[in-house]
Amino acid sequence: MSPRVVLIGPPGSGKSTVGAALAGLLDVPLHDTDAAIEAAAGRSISDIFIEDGEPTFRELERAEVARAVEQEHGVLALGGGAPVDPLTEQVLAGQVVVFLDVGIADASRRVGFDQSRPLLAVNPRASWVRLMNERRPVYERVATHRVDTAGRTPQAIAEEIATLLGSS
Ligand SMILES: Nc1ncnc2c1ncn2[C@@H]1O[C@H](COP(=O)(O)OP(=O)(O)OP(=O)(O)O)[C@@H](O)[C@H]1O
Ligand SMILES: O=C(O)C1=C[C@@H](O)[C@@H](O)[C@H](O)C1
Ligand SMILES: [Mg+2]
Repeated sequence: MSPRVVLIGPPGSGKSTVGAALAGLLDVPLHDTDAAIEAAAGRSISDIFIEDGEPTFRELERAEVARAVEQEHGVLALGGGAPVDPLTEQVLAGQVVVFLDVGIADASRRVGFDQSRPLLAVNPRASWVRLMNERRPVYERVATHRVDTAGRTPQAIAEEIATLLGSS
């Protein structure tokens, strides 16, 4: 069993929010790897970063994405940095992967850059832009579809993806 669709994109692109709307439209479960990692660890991602370091988080994430791609059958929302891992990129090959594209203006409005995102804790806007510049080639390479989310509601974006999947 594998997911119907995998959502990737930077923080604030709406993977979790659009994922929930899309799961509702398709009547399938949403599985969010960030939430699964937090539930399994009994700690927030922010605490995992602080207490164990980013490399430990990335190992947990790599294992969780590989498990989810094997076992989940609904909408799979990944953490923002997940596709950057080369093994994860291999695991995603052959999946339907949608890149939720967004610019700094919309991401900033949506996220407000609170302290829950450890990589954006210092100079959040500049850090977001740097991450997005580094990752955009990866997101574009890994994705089978790209959807522009700027100025659109999660429901409208979910409907576009459902149409892409041929199920609406
Ligand atoms: N298309 C949208 N329009 C307006 N607000 C949105 C949209 N998509 C998401 N949001 C809001 O932006 C915030 C971040 O969304 P979400 O948590 O889904 O992003 P994410 O891509 O999962 O981020 P992360 O990588 O940090 O998990 C939420 O408050 C959500 O309600
Ligand atoms: O962009 C990133 O690297 C991250 C995004 C979040 O989804 C979490 O996976 C974590 O905060 C790291
Ligand atoms: Mg999320």
